[in-house]
Amino acid sequence: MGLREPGLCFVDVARGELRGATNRYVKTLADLEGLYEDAAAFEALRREMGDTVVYEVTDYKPSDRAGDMIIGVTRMLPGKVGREYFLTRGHIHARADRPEMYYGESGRGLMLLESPAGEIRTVEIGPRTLCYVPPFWIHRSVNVGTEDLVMTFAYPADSGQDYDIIAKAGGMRRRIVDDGRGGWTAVDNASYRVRPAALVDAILAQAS
Ligand SMILES: O=P(O)(O)OC[C@H]1O[C@H](O)[C@H](O)[C@@H](O)[C@@H]1O
Ligand SMILES: [Fe+2]
Repeated sequence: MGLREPGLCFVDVARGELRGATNRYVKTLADLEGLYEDAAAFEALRREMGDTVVYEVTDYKPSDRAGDMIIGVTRMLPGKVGREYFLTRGHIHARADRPEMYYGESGRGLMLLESPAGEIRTVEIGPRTLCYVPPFWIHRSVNVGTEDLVMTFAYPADSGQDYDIIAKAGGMRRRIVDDGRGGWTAVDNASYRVRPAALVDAILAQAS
């Protein structure tokens, strides 16, 4: 492979986007059907703002080759479906041994992480917080604030995203909800099904 040219992008924190990005990906509220616990609250909100872009990713992707890197910005609207804070769909990397980093630019959020065996971690992200998502952890961002959550991220270019792992388990093991005092708390997801041990082992055995 020949040498690449250096890249230069600008993180527009106020607009929550990467200027100079090569890709843009948006999700409307309607795209997130089935992710929230309160289906009736989701339906009501969908009638009101189903077409609203609730999160947007702009990124700079020089290639998708091993050893290369994708850098970008995520912007998430604040809000709740019932008591549950707005979230991203969430995924594990298709090459599960790939890590990621998130850097808080503005707003108040958290990274919700789940190991294949169902252990949960939450990492609060505010301005200047750098969050390391280790290999093999399912991850989803949650906006627990009242303003847009803007984060810069970077991850290996050949990581890929696997969304099925969450769908097949009935969601992530915990949900991030309003604690009634303006903060958040994590509660059990009643629909969650623990992964079979053989599947957990197969995921953790991945290395490439
Ligand atoms: O892919 P989702 O779970 O919808 O999350 C949206 C985005 O979140 C982060 O910013 C990741 O770095 C992106 O690669 C991802 O696409
Ligand atoms: Fe990721």
